[in-house]
Amino acid sequence: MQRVARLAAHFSGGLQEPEEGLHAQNTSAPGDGYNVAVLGAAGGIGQPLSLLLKLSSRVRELRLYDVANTAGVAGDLSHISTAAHVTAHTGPQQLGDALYGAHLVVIPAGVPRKPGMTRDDLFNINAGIVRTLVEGVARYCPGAWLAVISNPVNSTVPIAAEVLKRAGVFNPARLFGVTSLDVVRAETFVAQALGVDPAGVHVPVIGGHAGITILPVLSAATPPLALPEERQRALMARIQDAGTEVVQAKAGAGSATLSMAHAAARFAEACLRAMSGEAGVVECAYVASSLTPQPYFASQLRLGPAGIAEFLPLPRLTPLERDNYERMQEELRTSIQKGLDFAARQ
Ligand SMILES: NC(=O)c1ccc[n+]([C@@H]2O[C@H](COP(=O)([O-])OP(=O)(O)OC[C@H]3O[C@@H](n4cnc5c(N)ncnc54)[C@H](O)[C@@H]3O)[C@@H](O)[C@H]2O)c1
Ligand SMILES: O=C(O)C[C@H](O)C(=O)O
Repeated sequence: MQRVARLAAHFSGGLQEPEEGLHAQNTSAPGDGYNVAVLGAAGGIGQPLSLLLKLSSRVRELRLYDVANTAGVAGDLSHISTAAHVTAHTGPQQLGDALYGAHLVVIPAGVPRKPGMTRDDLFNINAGIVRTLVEGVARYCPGAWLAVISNPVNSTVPIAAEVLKRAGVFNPARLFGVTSLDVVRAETFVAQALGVDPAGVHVPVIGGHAGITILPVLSAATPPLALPEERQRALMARIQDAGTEVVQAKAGAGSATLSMAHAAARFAEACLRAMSGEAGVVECAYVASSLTPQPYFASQLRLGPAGIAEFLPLPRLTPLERDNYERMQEELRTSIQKGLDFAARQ
């Protein structure tokens, strides 16, 4: 609580530039692990994600934040015999404690889809949740890497960027929309088509994280995949609709949680590996980008100690992929603009 007391005046001071000391507090790279905060930690994704992070040797402190039920999740996880120290933070008064000194913040807070809904149908609730939480990030850990899971990712990431810009702490190299689940699904389904172990399969997925904005570049898969065009179309559609497949199977009980927790933990681990100086860390994520006409775009990124170190060039697209790329543009543009308009109204 001391940390919050120290920061209370700052927190109540509105959208001010963070104090110099706060700005500097989370830029060091410790040798004994990193502080990771999960916002929405008691939810369907938050719980298994927190479990996987508790198992990571790279995590020093695991801060679990939610609006309810955080103590139980933290108490449960804290009995696991790994080094990561777990703390619970419940409600806005304790957000500062969860975030202060965090190196990586992962946000799965927000409502999930029910059958018949699009991800964009979640905008009205989740946009405000993400905005408020990112305001906390701007205040308490402005140098942290930030990974946004909450849907609609195509809009929530631009919202997060605008909040950080307004606070004067936006670092485009450290803001990510998590699209790893699309990559995980593509690897799984391509491995099934090839009849091989998914562990050796790599598929870049570019664009965004909704419907046709999810573009798995099957022509760049390794090992190479030679399928007739009709089967390629079907595989692309399966990957693009995989979230809906889970929503329908759960029949009102939510959307993907376990596979998402795995995908987010994989992405978080990649961030921590890059932070610690490991070379050759490449992941796909939805980020501020100048690779295409859209200001936000998911593509392959090489991560380094300071965040995005390099945008890998977009893979060469086949006519089928190029057609999907052209068709996604309007939806992506609209979703991004919706996020920007929301942020501008605040
Ligand atoms: N990016 C992706 O690939 C991907 C994949 C799956 C789900 N999602 C999205 O992740 C989000 C969460 O899904 P879920 O299944 O975990 O939902 P859930 O309802 O099970 O959990 C959400 C959690 O967020 C918490 N929460 C709500 N408002 C909050 C706030 N203001 N501050 C902190 N916590 C808050 C809730 O208390 C709950 O514990 C949804 O928006 C879903 O669409 C994204
Ligand atoms: O489909 C959803 O609503 C959740 C998530 O975006 C997913 O791809 O599983």
